[in-house]
Amino acid sequence: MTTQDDKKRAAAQAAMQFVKADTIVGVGTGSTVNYFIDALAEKQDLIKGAVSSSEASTQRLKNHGIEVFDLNEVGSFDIYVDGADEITEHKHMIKGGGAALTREKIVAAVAKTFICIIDDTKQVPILGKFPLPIEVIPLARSYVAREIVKLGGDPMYRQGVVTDNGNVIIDVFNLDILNPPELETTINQIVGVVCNGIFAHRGADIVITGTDNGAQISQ
Ligand SMILES: O=C[C@H](O)[C@H](O)[C@H](O)COP(=O)(O)O
Repeated sequence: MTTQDDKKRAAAQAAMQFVKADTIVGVGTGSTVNYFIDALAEKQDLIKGAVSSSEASTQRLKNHGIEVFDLNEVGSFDIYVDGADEITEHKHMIKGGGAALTREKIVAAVAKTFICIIDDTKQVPILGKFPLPIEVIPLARSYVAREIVKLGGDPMYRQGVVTDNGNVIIDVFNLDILNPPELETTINQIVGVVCNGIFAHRGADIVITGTDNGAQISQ
């Protein structure tokens, strides 16, 4: 039987075909990306190094001996490989289940190509079943939550979580996200919001899905 972990691993290993020699690779965060980091480690002599979207991924890359560059030290680079919590056929995503959304969105913005690696449970017709993570300045937590209620969502403070940037996470339940780019913009305009987990203005370019029949690539 193919497990969810087998599917994540298959998607991550398939992403290696897009890694070019002598380049810097953008690396996301999460359990699927961890398989990608492990695959990258086996070919680390091929690449210059990585830019990372979280302290957790940085640590895993360094443990493998892969050099991690500061994003400010590098120009643009070819690929950013990351997972998702949900993705539609339009390649719009919800991300941030692991609280890394802000740095992920920044690193993704710099990359030429966003390669999303998922198992097939992440495919959805409409975003919103997975609660939408929003990174918020701590002082603004209650205010942002009240503004989210006005938009029709049910906000819940993610207790005990502090992001790599020193902020907090609000998860928003019960949203049917019919127009992801519009809601992404609307939420970003609430004062105190650092970033929200809708990745629609910069969606994925290539999606690699682990399935019962191996990895399938859509571009
Ligand atoms: O903040 C976390 C990231 O957005 C992850 O890429 C996302 O949560 C998917 O993680 P996983 O591969 O563990 O399901």
